[in-house]
Amino acid sequence: MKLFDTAVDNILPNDGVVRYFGAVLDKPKADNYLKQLINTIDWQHDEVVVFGKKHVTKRMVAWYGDADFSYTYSGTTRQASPWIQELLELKELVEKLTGTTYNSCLLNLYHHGEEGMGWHSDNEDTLEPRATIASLSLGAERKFAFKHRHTGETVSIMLENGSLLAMMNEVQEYWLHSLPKTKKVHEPRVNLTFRRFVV
Ligand SMILES: O=C(O)CCC(=O)C(=O)O
Ligand SMILES: [Fe+2]
Repeated sequence: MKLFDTAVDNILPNDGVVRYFGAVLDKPKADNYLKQLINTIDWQHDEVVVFGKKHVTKRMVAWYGDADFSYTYSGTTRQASPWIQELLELKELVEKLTGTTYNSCLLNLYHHGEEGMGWHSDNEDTLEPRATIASLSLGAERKFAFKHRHTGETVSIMLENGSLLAMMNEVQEYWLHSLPKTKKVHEPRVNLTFRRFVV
């Protein structure tokens, strides 16, 4: 398994591009956004279906976007909330760095290391195919992993506080990704994924 911890143009060997920018916010700024977002976002528990059974996650989520998108996954329909100032600032920064514009953002709050996200890809029909997904991380440093659908090859990266990662081109078709759980992390992490919805 390859493990990266510095800025790299593409951490994947083939079948898509994942660019790690490293920290794009300094620690005081990242810590401040983390605190603001934990307090002001309208966090909800997520629902996921595993082997046909509905589960409520401990991890919390929120959706923000340009218009009142409704978005269905795992049998639940959610409505996007209108942008707030902090999210608009972060969206502008991420748009500048990735050279793409985004019309929505999914936020995840992991209270500690024992909350994570299982293997999946972000390839719902409601997303523009092959559009860049930009992932900004605030708070606790966590490992993020990719696994190739056909070869099983894995690649991991540590996502530091204030860091940006962009998933581009055909990544979602060939690779799954996950945020593995760990007993070693006791601090919260907020992740923002800026996305392009089909409108
Ligand atoms: O928390 C993360 O870094 C990943 C989140 C993710 O994969 C998703 O929201 O689809
Ligand atoms: Fe994802």
